[in-house]
Amino acid sequence: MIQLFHVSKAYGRCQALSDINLEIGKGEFVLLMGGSGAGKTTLLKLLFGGEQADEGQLLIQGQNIGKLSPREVPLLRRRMGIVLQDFRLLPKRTVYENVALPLVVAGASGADTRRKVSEALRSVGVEHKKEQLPPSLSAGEQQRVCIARAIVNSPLILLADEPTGNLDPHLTSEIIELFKMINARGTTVILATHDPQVMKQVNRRVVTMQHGKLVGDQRDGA
Ligand SMILES: Nc1ncnc2c1ncn2[C@@H]1O[C@H](COP(=O)(O)OP(=O)(O)OP(=O)(O)O)[C@@H](O)[C@H]1O
Repeated sequence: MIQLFHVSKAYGRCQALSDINLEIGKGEFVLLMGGSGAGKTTLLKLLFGGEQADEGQLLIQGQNIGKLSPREVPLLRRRMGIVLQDFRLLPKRTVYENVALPLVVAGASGADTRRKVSEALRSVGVEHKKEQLPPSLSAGEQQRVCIARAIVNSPLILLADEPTGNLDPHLTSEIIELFKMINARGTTVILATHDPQVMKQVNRRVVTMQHGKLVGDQRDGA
């Protein structure tokens, strides 16, 4: 599903990623662990086409995504859902409108959009909030809406960058259960975090990064 061969990326003099080799199979749940500056966000950005690698090859379903033209990037992103720490919901659009956005952009019909948005909101437990604006929701609810937005297009791959970074331990636990449920339905999940609570709860493959290098790859939890 995802293959990285000798991938490197620098920002000026900062070597954010050095010679990364990694293969992730369909349906896996992979935790990307590592301290601040380890390169986790950079790796996720390469996967969703937010940055380009300087060297090496990145394949998703056999397609080399290292050399996509700007027009091809949106097509790549339709196969992915992305969840970030800081939500990035549109504050003046309702929950429903926020979740519908990826479908509207992809040109889905009205009926299809309504059905998929309701299904996504229901599966993360916030369907009753659909007419509200994001700022009126709690942090945990906002992150649920982000997850609904990320899965509304039935992505093959769900990428998450510190999705529980703004949440207390109880909410963290609830959000991690949602990722596990989404993974159990067949979506490949790659979740970057430095939080040991998340690692303990997920208990799956852990890829560890340090100073831009891959320094550990442990299958099926610690
Ligand atoms: N746009 C940028 N310009 C310059 N340097 C950058 C840029 N983005 C990241 N870096 C540097 O690349 C290195 C890796 O950063 P990255 O954000 O990938 O790490 P991270 O593991 O996600 O860390 P954190 O958990 O703090 O977000 C860091 O040293 C960072 O300062």
